[in-house]
Amino acid sequence: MPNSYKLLNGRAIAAQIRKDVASEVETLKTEGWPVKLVSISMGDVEASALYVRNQQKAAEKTGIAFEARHYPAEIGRDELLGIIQGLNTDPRVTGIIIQRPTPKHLTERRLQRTVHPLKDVEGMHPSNIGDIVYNDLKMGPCTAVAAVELLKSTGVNLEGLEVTVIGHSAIVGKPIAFLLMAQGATVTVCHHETRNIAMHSRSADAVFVAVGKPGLVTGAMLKPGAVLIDIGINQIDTADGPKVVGDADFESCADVAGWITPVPGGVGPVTVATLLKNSVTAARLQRDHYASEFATRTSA
Ligand SMILES: NC(=O)C1=CN([C@@H]2O[C@H](COP(=O)(O)OP(=O)(O)OC[C@H]3O[C@@H](n4cnc5c(N)ncnc54)[C@H](OP(=O)(O)O)[C@@H]3O)[C@@H](O)[C@H]2O)C=CC1
Ligand SMILES: Nc1nc(=O)c2c([nH]1)NC[C@@H]1CN(c3ccc(C(=O)N[C@@H](CCC(=O)O)C(=O)O)cc3)C=[N+]21
Repeated sequence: MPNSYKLLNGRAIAAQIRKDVASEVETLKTEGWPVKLVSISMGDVEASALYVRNQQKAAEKTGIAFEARHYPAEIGRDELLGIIQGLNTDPRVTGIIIQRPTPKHLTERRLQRTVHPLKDVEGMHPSNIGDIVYNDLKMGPCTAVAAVELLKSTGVNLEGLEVTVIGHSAIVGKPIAFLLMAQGATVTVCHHETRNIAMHSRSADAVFVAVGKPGLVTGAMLKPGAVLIDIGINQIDTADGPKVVGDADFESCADVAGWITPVPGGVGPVTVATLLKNSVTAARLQRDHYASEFATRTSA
């Protein structure tokens, strides 16, 4: 008998988040704080181009102004750092996102820590990413937050849940592990040195995969009824043209899993919506910061 898996609908969750964002954007505007997000990408990377297009569309739907800046891969480090610093001090810009991957001569971390923490809508400035250890989340890394939201949407109790995370990047895998630990899950993290990933994934109630390798997780690697959150977004060429697929072999996994995220339509749209939610938070934090600065100065 075929397994009756349940599909986790990322598009529906994203639409709900966008609805809340749109009303907050409107309120902030009436308070003199229009939300504006600036995206910076370098070189030609199809994966980030797709993300930027989707950010632009979603931002427009919620009333957030969006400016996509694109620079050649050869741009000098000091020039780019100067551009970011200019955006930090521009009061019209309330959020900045640096698209990955970055060219080799521009280390990602250097760029991330140049973005002002109050405009860091991806939560990757060291002071923001560091706060995740204390479970103090103002602006959490979008993909990690989105992936955990999808798990929560199943209604499963996270306390004591056995979870395996495959992939341990600073932007996705590691923050997922911290978010889950804070909710009481027991977390195992696998990476390219892990000897037997299947052993870990098969004993998990929920599996997160964020590696960038299509077909990495198969049904044989899952416990029956497990939740599978597929974060991978890989563009592959097929006989019918280019296609976006995740890191899981959907057919075999759907046979075994209890819940599964589709790609497209799973984590991706929720990531974009979370970025917009963080953009609202950033604008609110700047408004509050400005108000308290102003109060201090006028009372002095
Ligand atoms: N849905 C969304 O919104 C988003 C999707 N993505 C997608 O998620 C995937 C991962 O992205 P990202 O974290 O940025 O990628 P990175 O390349 O930064 O990290 C990949 C991770 O996978 C690990 N890894 C590599 N090979 C294996 C293997 N054979 N088995 C187990 N682990 C392995 C690496 O470990 P090690 O370092 O030890 O080699 C590393 O921790 C990509 O497909 C990306 O497009 C990314 C961001 C957002
Ligand atoms: N600093 C940074 N942060 C990122 O989070 C980041 C990045 N750089 N660079 C590129 C990758 C990739 N990524 C995507 C997120 C959502 C979709 C997305 O919206 N996907 C939709 C649509 C897919 C389609 O249109 O076919 C979906 O999965 O349904 C795609 C890709 C974020 N990344």
